[in-house]
Amino acid sequence: MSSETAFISALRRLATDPAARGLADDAAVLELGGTRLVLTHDMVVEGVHFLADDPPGDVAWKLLAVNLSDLAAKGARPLGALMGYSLRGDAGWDRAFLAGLEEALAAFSLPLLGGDTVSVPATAPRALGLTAIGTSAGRVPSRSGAKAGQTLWVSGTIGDAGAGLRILRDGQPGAEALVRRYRRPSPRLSAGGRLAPLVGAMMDVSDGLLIDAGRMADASGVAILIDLARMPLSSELVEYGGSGRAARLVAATAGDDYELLFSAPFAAAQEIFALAKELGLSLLPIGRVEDGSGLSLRDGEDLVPRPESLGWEHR
Ligand SMILES: Nc1ncnc2c1ncn2[C@@H]1O[C@H](COP(=O)(O)OP(=O)(O)O)[C@@H](O)[C@H]1O
Ligand SMILES: Cc1ncc(C[n+]2csc(CCOP(=O)(O)OP(=O)(O)O)c2C)c(N)n1
Ligand SMILES: [Mg+2]
Ligand SMILES: [Mg+2]
Ligand SMILES: [Mg+2]
Repeated sequence: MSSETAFISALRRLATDPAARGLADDAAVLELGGTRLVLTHDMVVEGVHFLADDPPGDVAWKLLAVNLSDLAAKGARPLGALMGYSLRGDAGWDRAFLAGLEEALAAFSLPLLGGDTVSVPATAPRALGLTAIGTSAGRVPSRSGAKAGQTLWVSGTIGDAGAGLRILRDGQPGAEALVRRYRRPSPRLSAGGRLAPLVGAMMDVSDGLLIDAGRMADASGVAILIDLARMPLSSELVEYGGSGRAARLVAATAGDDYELLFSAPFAAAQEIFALAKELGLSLLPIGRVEDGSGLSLRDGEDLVPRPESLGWEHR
């Protein structure tokens, strides 16, 4: 058993409580006497999620942001967090991390409630974990609520963080804005909270637009069609890598976007556009939900074969 998908499938047998949502959602949802707790846990690991020479404060930001992104996708309001930290005998790194953590906790108004601290060998990569706890007063959208006839939407722009990582890896010049999107993702908390009552399905895009849309299709028992030509790209990304089909496929499979992907009935479109305007965040239709199964792609009028890899999977 060497893949994330296979391991999570094997875990499903152990996670039969309805709060676990079949381990097929971004977060668990625990009903507690008329209110709902929304719970999620993500780790970030050196060399896997961040680069060894990324600033420690940015690693703290990322640890919080990737978890808050899962709460955002469920329309939940963050209540607090528990952190798992590994010491590696580098007091300077720890100090810088703490300063960044303080800044990030303040930026997200997130109380730190507890956690655990352990030492790891100096040769081990740093591995940090965070459990984010949120609450929702209303319905908590799942990945499984997409219905044939609905429109597929995405927030923000796609592919920026992936380009930021390539810029850092290659040591090539490129827009600082792309690097920033890799190091300091923005969880879409306000948008998620406002969209929750309007959507069919909602999730965040962490592994790649295409692989995550495929997961929405599978969870919902529908087919999803994405039009690459409608995928929103930032001007910085277009300047860096162009906007042709190859560049769009790279962006759609890179991951690290932490944008919201959601389906909604046609009747909600005006309200969603108005919300985008109010929040100053682009929310754009990129495809549709149909009867059937799986993900299919087009680029304007052309049908596009699915790329071999749709996104990131841990192995
Ligand atoms: N080690 C684990 N133990 C229990 N549940 C897990 C584990 N790893 C992943 N899951 C669950 O599997 C589902 C999918 O996880 P994941 O793909 O990481 O979601 P996300 O991308 O939203 O973080 C979630 O319900 C998550 O809680
Ligand atoms: C150094 C480095 N290499 C590769 C990547 C690309 N990458 C690693 S994990 C990942 C997917 C998101 O991480 P994951 O642990 O799967 O978060 P989740 O899907 O659980 O939210 C991506 C795109 C990266 N972010 N940093
Ligand atoms: Mg998620
Ligand atoms: Mg996860
Ligand atoms: Mg993932």
